[in-house]
Amino acid sequence: MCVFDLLHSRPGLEAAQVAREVGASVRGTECLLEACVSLGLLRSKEGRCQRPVFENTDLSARFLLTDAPRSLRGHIARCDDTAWPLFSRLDGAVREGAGQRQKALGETSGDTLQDAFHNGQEDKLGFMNAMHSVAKVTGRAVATAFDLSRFKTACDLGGCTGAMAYEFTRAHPGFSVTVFDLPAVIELSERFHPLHTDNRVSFVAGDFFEDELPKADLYVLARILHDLPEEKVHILLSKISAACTPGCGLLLSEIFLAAARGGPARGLLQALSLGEGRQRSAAEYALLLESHGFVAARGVHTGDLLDAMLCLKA
Ligand SMILES: C[S@@+](CC[C@H](N)C(=O)[O-])C[C@H]1O[C@@H](n2cnc3c(N)ncnc32)[C@H](O)[C@@H]1O
Repeated sequence: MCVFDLLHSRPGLEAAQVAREVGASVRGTECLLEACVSLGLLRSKEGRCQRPVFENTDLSARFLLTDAPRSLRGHIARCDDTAWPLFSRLDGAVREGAGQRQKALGETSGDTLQDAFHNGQEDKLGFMNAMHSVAKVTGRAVATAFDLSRFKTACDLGGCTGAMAYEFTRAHPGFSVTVFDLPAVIELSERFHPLHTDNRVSFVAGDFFEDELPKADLYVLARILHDLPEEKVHILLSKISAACTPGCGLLLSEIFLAAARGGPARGLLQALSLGEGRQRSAAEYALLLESHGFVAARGVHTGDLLDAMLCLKA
């Protein structure tokens, strides 16, 4: 409804004015604005006629405006379309121990991406927008989690719109990144490139299960493994391991669960959607990587939405 955009351009509106501008009922708008105040997304104070007036807080200004550099609107819109219907079938997911995509969303493959890509351009862009917004928010924390000065070239496998790749080149001068993703994604990725593109970021279309991986000193795998069934995790890691010469790096970025699976909530809630993959702790990821010939795995909780782990090919 773009309430935050409206209050950004015209701070200090009353509920009735907001309702008029967004074409909604006064009663409903009042309830919405009050709920947003309770969540810390809006501030209210007494206006001229002793009626409350509303304005954005720093939190909503940073993450909820359409054009904010770190806007999470793409992610939120996707959650609205997919996570919300999935969680409305939580009892089914828990009873069956299986994902509910088909029942909740009418999807057939059980694969988030495949289904998004069968549903036409709007759904493809919705998926990419969601990936893009989170990568823009968290990319810098991932890119700066380690000293990467020993590497000159990176390949971001499943790098989608390139949002993370641009954060890597911004953070590391002299570093170039190839974004490798499926042809249908690479085809649309141009729409997401920053205004001033960086020729150190390039895009290659391919399938990381089928095609040869671009050569690089460092492979990046962000938000890929948690979504894959166990056998595909091993196929992909074997492939990356075979492409690496000794000393090459693999930088993994996921939510790392605490050792006793006591958090963080966003990782455990992601697990509760019971997709094909699974959520792991940093120790579990380190073991997985070691089983494919990677050593010296070091995990870092970045304090942002995604954590990071760097390891080297033995
Ligand atoms: C969950 S998204 C993560 C995007 C990005 N790494 C990030 O963290 O923002 C998964 C990405 O992997 C890509 N992908 C899935 N299967 C792939 C395959 N077989 N080959 C190449 N890319 C693939 C998808 O197109 C999508 O962009």
